[in-house]
Amino acid sequence: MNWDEPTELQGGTEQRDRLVGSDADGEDTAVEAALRPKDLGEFVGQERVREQLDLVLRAARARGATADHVLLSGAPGLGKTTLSMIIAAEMGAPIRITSGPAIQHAGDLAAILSSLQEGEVLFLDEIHRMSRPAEEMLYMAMEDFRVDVIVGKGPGATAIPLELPPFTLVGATTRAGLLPPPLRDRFGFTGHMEFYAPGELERVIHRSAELLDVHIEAEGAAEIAGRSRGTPRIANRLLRRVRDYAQVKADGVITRETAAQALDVYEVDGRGLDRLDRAVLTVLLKLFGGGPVGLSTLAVAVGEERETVEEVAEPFLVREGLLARTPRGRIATPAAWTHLGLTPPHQQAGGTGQQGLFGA
Ligand SMILES: Nc1ncnc2c1ncn2[C@@H]1O[C@H](COP(=O)(O)OP(=O)(O)OP(=O)(O)O)[C@@H](O)[C@H]1O
Repeated sequence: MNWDEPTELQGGTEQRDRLVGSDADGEDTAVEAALRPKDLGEFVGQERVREQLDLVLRAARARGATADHVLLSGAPGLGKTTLSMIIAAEMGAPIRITSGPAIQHAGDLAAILSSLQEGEVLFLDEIHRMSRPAEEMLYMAMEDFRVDVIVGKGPGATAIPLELPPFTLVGATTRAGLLPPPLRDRFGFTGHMEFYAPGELERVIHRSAELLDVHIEAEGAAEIAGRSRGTPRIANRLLRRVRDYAQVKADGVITRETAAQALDVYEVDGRGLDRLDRAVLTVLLKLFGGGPVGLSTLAVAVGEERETVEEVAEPFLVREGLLARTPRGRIATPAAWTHLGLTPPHQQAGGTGQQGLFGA
């Protein structure tokens, strides 16, 4: 990808054609179905959510009841869709998948709800992006398994109550804080998905490699895991690119060297930063001495839109402790200098730089 060309933001926060973007691209969607764990036992990591969910589902099964509504929050690609499918499988129930943006009118939701079977799991991705009328209809549906369908308009409009079969709503959101409290309160269980530790990602990679029939050494998996930004979707995507490289340039076996060489070719560095991330840091360090610098200035210097820098590059740089957002602008942390192999100005002869900011 050429970062000099204007880029279009998709899905509001991520570019889908970025190798380290955490939203699903077309190829991911095709391959992900084959790589999804089918039950809680196969689901790697997220110990707390898994354990709590296991109890909720076992108890519901023992009572012969439909499971309580479940809210899953966390960044894209951490396994929310996968978990919703596992919930349906563990309950022996069918699953219907839709998303907040797809439900713009209350009528859209009424149509879905009224066609659910008893016990069915309704997965509502990006639940925070549903329209307000649909959201209000959902309150009653979740609590009383009933909706009021409005027929007609104006003074002659009448509400016809419609009974619904008991169902389990699994809502997924990247922004739990954006959910109105009345909606949040109607979930019986909320699971917060964390980023994965490198060891957990290694297990995801080994499992996927086996399913894709790829030979990978432990150190190769560790190399990919370290560059996967704590996200299984990215780990699986990098694995596929490294597999291509190993097939063409080596004997098909993924070793630490092959993985590192391949990911260098794809410009994903040892810590998972890609070209855009590094461009932001390089400009911040080399042109502005580590900051503080305003977002707009930084974006112009990188040759990118403000939103691209703010929503695509910054969240990961902040999470990695390489960049900080301050009221005075963006500043690089000492770790950023080290990562790019540069010397902070206060360590250079006669430099001043960030001494006051980081006290080092
Ligand atoms: N815990 C896990 N163990 C193994 N594989 C996982 C795990 N979590 C996610 N994956 C894999 O990562 C990919 C993305 O997962 P999934 O689609 O469930 O993420 P998501 O959180 O729903 O993302 P989005 O919010 O973008 O829809 C899938 O291929 C899935 O197999």
